[in-house]
Amino acid sequence: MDFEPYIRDIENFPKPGVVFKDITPLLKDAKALTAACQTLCDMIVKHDIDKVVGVDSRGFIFAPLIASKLNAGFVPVRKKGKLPYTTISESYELEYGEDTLEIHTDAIQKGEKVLVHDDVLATGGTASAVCKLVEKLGGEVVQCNFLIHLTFLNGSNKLNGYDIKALLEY
Ligand SMILES: O=P(O)(O)OC[C@H]1O[C@H](OP(=O)(O)OP(=O)(O)O)[C@H](O)[C@@H]1O
Ligand SMILES: Nc1ncnc2[nH]cnc12
Repeated sequence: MDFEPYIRDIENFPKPGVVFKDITPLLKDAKALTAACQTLCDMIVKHDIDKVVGVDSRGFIFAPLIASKLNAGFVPVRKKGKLPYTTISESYELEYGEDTLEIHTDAIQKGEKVLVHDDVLATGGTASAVCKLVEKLGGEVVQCNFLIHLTFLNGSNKLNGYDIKALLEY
């Protein structure tokens, strides 16, 4: 399925100069939503995934769906101050700002195989911080998968050595 017609460009959001990739047209279409989820799962070569890590907040849309299909657990990585139990954190820069991400210290066991999922790979700051959090807990990042990879922002440079997959590249 061609997912491109379901992605809407919004210019100057959330800041001047940014072209925001809006995935809500894809989400509201039943066929596109189901096909996108299936294709994200099909891109995973190794199917022995223990945990799917989704990134606050748009990463939470598909990550639990993927986890359920793979019989894996879902782990939320959240923006600072949102997780209730003991956490570790990583600060990072993204296309239009900076922030801190956190994960629960008991979310991943040593040696577990982890799929990192988010909707968009832009500058790679977010995904790189998530990989660091997973590895600090002893997890192995098997793949980072995204709906959209904005290749012109060179995010893959921050994810050297990781298997990066996306439904759409711009
Ligand atoms: O590759 P990067 O430059 O780091 O950018 C990618 C990140 O930016 C967006 O999240 P955002 O922080 O806007 O939060 P949201 O999901 O809550 O909208 C997107 O969902 C990714 O998580
Ligand atoms: N251009 C963009 N569109 C949507 N999400 C993003 N996250 C970072 N950059 C983005």
